[in-house]
Amino acid sequence: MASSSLSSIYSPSSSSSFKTEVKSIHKITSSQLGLISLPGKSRFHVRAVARELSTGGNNDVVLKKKENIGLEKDPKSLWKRYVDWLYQHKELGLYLDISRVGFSDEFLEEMEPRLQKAFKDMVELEKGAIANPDEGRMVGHYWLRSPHLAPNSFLRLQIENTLESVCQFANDVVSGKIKTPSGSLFTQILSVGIGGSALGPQFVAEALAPDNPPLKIRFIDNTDPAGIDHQIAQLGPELASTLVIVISKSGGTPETRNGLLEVQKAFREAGLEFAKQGVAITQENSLLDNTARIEGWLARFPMFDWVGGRTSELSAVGLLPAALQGINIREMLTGAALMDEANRITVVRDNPAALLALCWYWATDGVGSKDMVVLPYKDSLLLFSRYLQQLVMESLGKEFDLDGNRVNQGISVYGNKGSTDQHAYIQQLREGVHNFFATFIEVLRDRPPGHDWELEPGVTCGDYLFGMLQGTRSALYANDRESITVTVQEVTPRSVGALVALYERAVGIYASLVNINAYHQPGVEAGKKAAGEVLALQKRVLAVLNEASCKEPVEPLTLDEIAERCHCEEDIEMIYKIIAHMAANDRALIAEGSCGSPRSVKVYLGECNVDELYA
Ligand SMILES: O=P(O)(O)OC[C@H]1O[C@H](O)[C@H](O)[C@@H](O)[C@@H]1O
Repeated sequence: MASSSLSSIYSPSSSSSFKTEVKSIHKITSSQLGLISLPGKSRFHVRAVARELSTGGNNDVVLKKKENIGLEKDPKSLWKRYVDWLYQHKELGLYLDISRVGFSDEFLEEMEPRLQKAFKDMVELEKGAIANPDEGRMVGHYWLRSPHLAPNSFLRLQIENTLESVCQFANDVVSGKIKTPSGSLFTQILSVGIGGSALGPQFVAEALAPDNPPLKIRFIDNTDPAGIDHQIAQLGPELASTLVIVISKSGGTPETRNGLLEVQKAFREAGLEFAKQGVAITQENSLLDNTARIEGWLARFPMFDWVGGRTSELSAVGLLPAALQGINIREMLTGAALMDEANRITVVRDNPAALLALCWYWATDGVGSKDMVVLPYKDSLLLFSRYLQQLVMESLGKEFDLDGNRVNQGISVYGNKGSTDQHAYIQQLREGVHNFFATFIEVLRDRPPGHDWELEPGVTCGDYLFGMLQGTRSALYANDRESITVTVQEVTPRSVGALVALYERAVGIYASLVNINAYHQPGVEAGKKAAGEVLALQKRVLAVLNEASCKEPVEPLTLDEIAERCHCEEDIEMIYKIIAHMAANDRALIAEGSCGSPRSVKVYLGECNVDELYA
């Protein structure tokens, strides 16, 4: 089967040596493979053939696509394609237009059984199968908006009770039943969390918070001291009326822990009692949960084992901050539940998530060969692409498939908003390297009713935005750049909930199509582990410097001497970087030389700690 599709592209004589050539390359890595060109073969062909060899022919559909390249340009046929494929969800007021993606009927036919398999996988997942085999976990974010689907009544009650307590707590804070220690209303939220414990709440705050929310929200989502100082400085005296929500599923993420420690220090310095203003959202019995319980924080809400960080927006993680900003969270849940229902339909053209996944597969050749550029034409949806970046890339960016083959899957996501980006990088999208497909997010309602006016005869400000979107879509297509358009009537809690659910499911379906586990993130651990090793090395460097700096007279050390005394000569570059970082922060003195010429550097500490020598 594999060779028949190949032979239609390559002559039989050249095909076998080409295959061998590609196969030997593929042994290096797939990502390197994408960068290598073979004489007379495009990069796509190299990748596709290699993929076919490594997937036993599963990529035939992709190869066939390339046989009849070229997008439909005839206006009448294009209009027919538009009408034939336009998906509409009436109740949600949501449309999906995939007419500007050039998939063929043959492709659809070949994908059908794979999509049916993906639907079955989703059914199993919703029933509570271990959908994350590596971590032995169920994946249940769909139950959050339809608790009756939870596989047992214990989980159902957990979801319902948590939702109830989130609503209750938010009402009590907003109404003033729960007050600050000084008896005033809470006016600010400081959310401390990172990754899935920040991106959803940030997206939703930007999209839906009213102009004058009952509580305004700020975020600490990094371990950047200057960033943290900035947030705290911006709060100023309002720190006294700030509700600090610390969000971490694991309860042990270093950046979040550091943010918490920094905020607690600010509270101490302001003479405030943190526990009375602190709220934790985390898994039961995590480090954060235990800290919050022992210190008697104002409230704790659970994160469930079976909800991943990047799909946690509709758990307490996203719902509590949203409710405190006056956003109707039940409407968000309704939007997501309606979208989930639509995505359970097993007729592909009636299932919006399947249509998206199908288009992603087509556009990226099922191997991530093109990037997803997300362009919402609405300022309030600015953070959607950032939110999707984690959802898509952390879910799909995997080295191995479920059978253990090295596949290096993924789809890169980026984008900010239109028409702003038109004045930044659309030039390259239209005319430059063809390595992307676009997703336009269109919002039909420009302004609340009664506020519009014509800034020139017959034309409003919103008409310009509309024109920019349509113009860009057409201009890209005219140059063979494919695009998807998702249209919503308005940015409301319901449509935002629906968008979240749409993309969550599209990612799940796509993961099934390419046979990967979308629900773990083993690659993230490598960076975390390496960061831990750097900090451990820094402690050794400090101990060595301390000993030399306690001598009389002080003994400045070269980098080689430090490395030797740390017994890690192979880490000298990292030691140099540690010294340069400490010197820039006034924690080490350079006696001779400068950081610009590492070999000349001699270092000692400004203060020696004799106690530490004997510790
Ligand atoms: O919520 P937390 O446990 O603090 O995790 C925050 C983030 O950390 C990690 O690095 C994971 O890759 C993300 O998926 C997660 O959202």
